[in-house]
Amino acid sequence: MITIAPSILSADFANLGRDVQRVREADWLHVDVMDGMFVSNISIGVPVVKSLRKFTDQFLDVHLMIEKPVRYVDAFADAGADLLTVHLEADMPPGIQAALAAMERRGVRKGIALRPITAAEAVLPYLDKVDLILVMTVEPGFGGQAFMADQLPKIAAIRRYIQERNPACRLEVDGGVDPVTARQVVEAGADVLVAGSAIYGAPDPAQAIRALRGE
Ligand SMILES: O=C(CO)[C@@H](O)[C@H](O)COP(=O)(O)O
Repeated sequence: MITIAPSILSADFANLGRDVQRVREADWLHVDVMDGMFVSNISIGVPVVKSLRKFTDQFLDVHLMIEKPVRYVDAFADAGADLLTVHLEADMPPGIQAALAAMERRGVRKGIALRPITAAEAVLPYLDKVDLILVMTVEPGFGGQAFMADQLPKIAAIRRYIQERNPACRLEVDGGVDPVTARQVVEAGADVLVAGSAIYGAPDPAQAIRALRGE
């Protein structure tokens, strides 16, 4: 079962409600939070997640591209996030463990993300504790970048680890996902696909979601 998570980073923020409605047939909504430090872009934060929670029943998949994310777990849990994903590069291991423990306490699903430079093995200390692993197939920070095919072996390696150690864990891929690259990442083992430009740049976002599912 492939889950599609439209990235609202590619939506029109002046018409966010309308753009969320346009992707209502997607299972999840992917929310990119950027602090201008962990990545060079600044996007949206807690108040937007809170407004989205009132507006939609879609699963809110919140990708934290922020330094020391443990500081914000409670705020995003209060805002209504269903899943919080933190980058392994965003803090030292005790800080990442603390963020995961805070999510556990708050009953929020737990994700870890890897920049393209980070090796597959980096997930191993966390694999039994998380609900999702996110492999970035672009440098985090901006939508509309080209898919990095050199990440495919990493996706396949992480899929093998998941099968061996935590088969319920989801494997999400984000960056440059379109109907062609979607097939490649699903073949490598991904089961959650994030897409911004391929959905919001399409004349019919609902049709674009179906195309990503391979329908
Ligand atoms: O997290 C990010 C970028 O940092 C992504 O979620 C992008 O927003 C995906 O956009 P496309 O590559 O699909 O245009």
